[in-house]
Amino acid sequence: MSPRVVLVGPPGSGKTTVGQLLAERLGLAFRDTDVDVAATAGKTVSDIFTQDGEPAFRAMEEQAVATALAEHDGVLALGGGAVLAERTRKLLADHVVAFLNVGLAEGVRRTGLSTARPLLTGVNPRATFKALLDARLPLYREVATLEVDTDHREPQVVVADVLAGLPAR
Ligand SMILES: Nc1ncnc2c1ncn2[C@@H]1O[C@H](COP(=O)(O)OP(=O)(O)OP(=O)(O)O)[C@@H](O)[C@H]1O
Ligand SMILES: O=C(O)C1=C[C@@H](O)[C@@H](O)[C@H](O)C1
Ligand SMILES: [Mg+2]
Repeated sequence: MSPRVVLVGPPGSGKTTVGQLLAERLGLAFRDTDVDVAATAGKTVSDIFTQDGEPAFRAMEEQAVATALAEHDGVLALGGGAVLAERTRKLLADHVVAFLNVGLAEGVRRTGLSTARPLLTGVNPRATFKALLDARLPLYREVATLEVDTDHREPQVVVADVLAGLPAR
């Protein structure tokens, strides 16, 4: 069993939003590894970061991703930093992976609407977001079989692009 498509990308790229719409269009279940980690830990992702630290979160995330890749046959959204784990990147080599890209300005604007992103709550979210994009863009591209721009594009338009890029089944 394998997810029909795995979504990766920076915070605010729309993995959750687009993933839910995409799953509806495909008539498949949607799963999000951030939700899985929070359920396993019994607390929010923000609380895991604050109380247990980022390394603890990353270890839980790596396990949650491996489990979901093995179990889920619908649409799977990974956490924004999941590709940092080498094991995860290796596992993704066997899957259909869509990279939802978002530019710096739009990413900062979208994530600024929420306080639920522990990595982006510091004094300079723009600088943090830029550093995150610089470090991760090569990793998203390494695992992706398809890249879709989301800047100034409605979620439904992004969904249509992902659908058009999926291999026939
Ligand atoms: N294509 C889009 N156009 C405009 N707004 C969008 C688009 N995609 C997502 N958004 C908005 O951006 C915000 C973040 O989206 P979402 O939570 O889906 O991102 P995410 O990639 O799942 O982030 P995270 O990695 O933090 O889980 C939400 O308010 C959502 O409505
Ligand atoms: O980009 C990141 O590193 C993160 C993104 C979110 O999906 C969560 O997994 C968490 O807030 C960390
Ligand atoms: Mg999300």
